[in-house]
Amino acid sequence: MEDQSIKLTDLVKTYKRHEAVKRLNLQVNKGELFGFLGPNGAGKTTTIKMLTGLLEPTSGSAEINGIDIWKNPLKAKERIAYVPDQPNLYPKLTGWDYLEFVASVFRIPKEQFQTRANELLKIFSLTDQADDLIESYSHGMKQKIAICGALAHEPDVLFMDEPTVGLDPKSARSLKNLLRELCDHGMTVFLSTHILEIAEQMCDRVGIIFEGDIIALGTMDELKASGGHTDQSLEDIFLELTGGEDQQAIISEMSDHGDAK
Ligand SMILES: Nc1ncnc2c1ncn2[C@@H]1O[C@H](COP(=O)(O)OP(=O)(O)OP(=O)(O)O)[C@@H](O)[C@H]1O
Repeated sequence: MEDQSIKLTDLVKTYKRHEAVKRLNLQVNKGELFGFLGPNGAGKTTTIKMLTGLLEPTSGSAEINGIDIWKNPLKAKERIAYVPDQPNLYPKLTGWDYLEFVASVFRIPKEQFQTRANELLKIFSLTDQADDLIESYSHGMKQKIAICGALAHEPDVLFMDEPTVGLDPKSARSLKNLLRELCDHGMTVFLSTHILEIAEQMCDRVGIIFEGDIIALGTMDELKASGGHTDQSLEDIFLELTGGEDQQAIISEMSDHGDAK
């Protein structure tokens, strides 16, 4: 179907003998804001790296707008952007130089770039620091300039790993509003997060990955309905599905033992 932006077919990644991602099948439609959730080590980053052409799948395929990113990487990569949780930036460039560098890679016309870059810097309150070296930026500022760089070339599909970690509440709100607006205009977002509230508030659909398998997929309403408890929060559903509730019981038991001493 032509409105599928991201398509994973039987996608597998095995590290030595450990199957980190097990035959994932998933489609994300154009304009969707998709949240990819899972506990530590579930396979989120491994999946995102396969989808962005950074890690070769053991088998299966990953397509962006119908283009296999491993068979036709340049064509697929023109249409995507990726913001990792620890962005790898050039410390000796200023924020503006970095954005210009991104613009040159994607051959964005100068005027178009300048308008876009200024808008993005303003949204993330970075205008006054645009001429400072990136090495002087705080973690959150680095995160924000990486997001500006990712959005500079107006990608069709944006991948983000833990996008709001390190951002102050104002910047996190700006990012949420911006992503929503960009998706409403047709961009597709695939984000991984541990912050379930963010997924609950922002995402059109979420997928929960556990031990390399997608164990739940749907809108918030669908996930709640599948559990049979419409008053459950995403956190309740997540803990129930990923076994976190058992751990909670052990923690409570340990603290009870502590009290008894
Ligand atoms: N380079 C690697 N070599 C061997 N095993 C790896 C490698 N990278 C990841 N793994 C393993 O693959 C599994 C999935 O890891 P991955 O980083 O994709 O998880 P994640 O869901 O992103 O976790 P987190 O939320 O902690 O970032 C884990 O068991 C991890 O130990």
